[in-house]
Amino acid sequence: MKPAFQDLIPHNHCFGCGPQNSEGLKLKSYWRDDGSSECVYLPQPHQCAGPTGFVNGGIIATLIDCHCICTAMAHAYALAGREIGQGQPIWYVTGELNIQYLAPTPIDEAIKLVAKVENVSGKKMTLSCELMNVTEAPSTPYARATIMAIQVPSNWLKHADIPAMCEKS
Ligand SMILES: CCCCCCCC/C=C\CCCCCCCC(=O)SCCNC(=O)CCNC(=O)[C@H](O)C(C)(C)COP(=O)(O)OP(=O)(O)OC[C@H]1O[C@@H](n2cnc3c(N)ncnc32)[C@H](O)[C@@H]1OP(=O)(O)O
Repeated sequence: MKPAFQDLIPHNHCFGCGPQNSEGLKLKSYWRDDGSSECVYLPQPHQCAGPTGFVNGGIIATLIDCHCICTAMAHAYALAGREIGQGQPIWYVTGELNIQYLAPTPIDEAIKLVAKVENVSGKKMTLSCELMNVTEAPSTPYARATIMAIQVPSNWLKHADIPAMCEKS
């Protein structure tokens, strides 16, 4: 299996997807044969909503956000004809995140996110994403989202770091 996008994207302390964030969710995303991308995640009991059996909506938003933004970066590297992380870094941020929460997401089983790049126009990339049962059983997804990813310059990070408080030895 090829490495996850997140294991190739450099300098990533993101709470949702950064391998360098010891307190983070460390989600991992991969291409699928049909050109979409997927991420399987096992929610943790403390990530619950009010009732203990369901996943908190903010956690769901973070999973969708990170899976889609990493997919945007992976897609942009592919468009540039480069392996992820090779050469001048390609960075995207979230400009817009629109989520429909369609059904409570169970906390005690693995879940799957599937994202697709819908459109690329200049610096803007639109993606769609569904959050569903890991078996992809033909049922209503738990959530559906659209994201606008916006490319920022590769020197953006120079202004974006403080000492890495989230890195624990
Ligand atoms: C904050 C840290 C992020 C670091 C990422 C880089 C390092 C990567 C490292 C490791 C991988 C990590 C992976 C992270 C994954 C998680 C992602 C997140 O959580 S990101 C955090 C949340 N998002 C923000 O904090 C953005 C805050 N917003 C901004 O900084 C600006 O508003 C920005 C850059 C989004 C746009 O700035 P402008 O408006 O000056 O840029 P203009 O060049 O004018 O716009 C480009 C196009 O985008 C449209 N646009 C701008 N903002 C939009 C928006 N909010 N919605 C829709 N379109 C928008 C504009 O209309 C323009 O469109 P036209 O080219 O004219 O067609």
